[in-house]
Amino acid sequence: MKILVLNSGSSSIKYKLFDIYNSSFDVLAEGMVDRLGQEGSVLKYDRRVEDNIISEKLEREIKDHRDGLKQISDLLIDPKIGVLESSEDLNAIGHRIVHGGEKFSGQMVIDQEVKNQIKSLFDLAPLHNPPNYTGIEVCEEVFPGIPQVGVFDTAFHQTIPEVAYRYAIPESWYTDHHIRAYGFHGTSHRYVTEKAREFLGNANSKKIITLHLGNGASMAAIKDGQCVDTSMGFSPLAGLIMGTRSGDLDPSVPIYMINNHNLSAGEVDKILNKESGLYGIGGDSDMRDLEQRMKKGDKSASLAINMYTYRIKQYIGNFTAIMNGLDTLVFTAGVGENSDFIRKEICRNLDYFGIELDKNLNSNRSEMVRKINSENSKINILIVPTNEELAIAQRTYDVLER
Ligand SMILES: Nc1ncnc2c1ncn2[C@@H]1O[C@H](COP(=O)(O)OP(=O)(O)O)[C@@H](O)[C@H]1O
Ligand SMILES: CC(=O)OP(=O)(O)O
Ligand SMILES: [Mg+2]
Repeated sequence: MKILVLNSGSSSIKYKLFDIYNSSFDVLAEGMVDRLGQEGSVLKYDRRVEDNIISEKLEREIKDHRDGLKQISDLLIDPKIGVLESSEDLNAIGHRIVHGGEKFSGQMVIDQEVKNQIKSLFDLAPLHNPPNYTGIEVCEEVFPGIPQVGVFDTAFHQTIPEVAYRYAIPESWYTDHHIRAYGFHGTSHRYVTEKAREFLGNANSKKIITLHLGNGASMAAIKDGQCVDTSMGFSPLAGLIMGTRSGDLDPSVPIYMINNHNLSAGEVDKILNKESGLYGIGGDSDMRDLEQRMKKGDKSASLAINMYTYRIKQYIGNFTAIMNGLDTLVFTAGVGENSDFIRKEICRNLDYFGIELDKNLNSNRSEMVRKINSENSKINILIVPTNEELAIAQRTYDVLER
């Protein structure tokens, strides 16, 4: 059985094509579009030919998510370098869907009702639901008749208790308008939790904090394998400071800017989602660029990074308190997996909590699940590479088998 997975993030499109045989998920092709919509956008395409991986980096102008998704789909069925014989040589497509509201979480076959719901939530996840929807439309054109499954980012957060997911606003806002915290990146938080618990054993991983630090970033508190709280809320704008998103903010700030500084609600929305966060403070949204500038003494890059790690420390304290303890910290996603510098800044001066990194282990590079805490550390500190695409393929397979 062949399943194509599409993961449209805010700054990238990632894709993987799996061949499933005897419950093993083999990758036939994978890649991503990086720096989407910017100059120098690149489409990466790795394909398996017998036992070899052939990598291509196709430098082309990729205007937007639609363009990127179309180019990926066309590449997969290309007569020369494609890995599919035709558009019928595919059993299903699994999509990462960020927001399903109160109506949909978990995973399900995408029908008109699911599509309508995704569309009705464009305003709540403006960087994600529109490209998720576009992905479905492009696949309907390129792979007509192939079943499509949506795997919602909110699923893993369904175990969060009411005391944590409700906001202190009039009850009717919740009952009539479904205003509550949903949480996102759930597929990733779940995947790295399972890997961490396999690695450490369940007895040593009863109280975990997962840190998904990518362009979008969120943390989750996980007790006995179940999510009990998370930093994102009603939308993926809440919580940590992100590439271009503000994260937590006094709720009067947008109202004040609208009432006093001649901005429309739409402009404020755009600024908080696309022009704030690391970019708003430091002028760059990409952590690699900011780190380079900070190391050269750049003040605004330093401030952006210091605010970013300060906010993460606040949430470590918050989640340790609500779980009444902590035994494991898990780093994942682009920044969490790759930046020893940011991990070091986050763990600095947390010895009160028993958090202590090992300098050498922290700077070793590897694709494996690994421990990076010192021998004296009371807390396990792990790097667990996330694999949202594999988790989505597994969920898609489950839906089809049912
Ligand atoms: N070696 C690295 N050092 C620091 N940051 C990195 C490194 N590699 C990737 N990143 C950062 O990871 C982020 C992208 O993470 P990713 O999880 O792919 O994001 P998303 O899925 O939200 O598009 C970018 O900010 C990028 O700068
Ligand atoms: C929900 C979210 O922020 O996703 P991403 O990190 O892919 O932008
Ligand atoms: Mg992502």
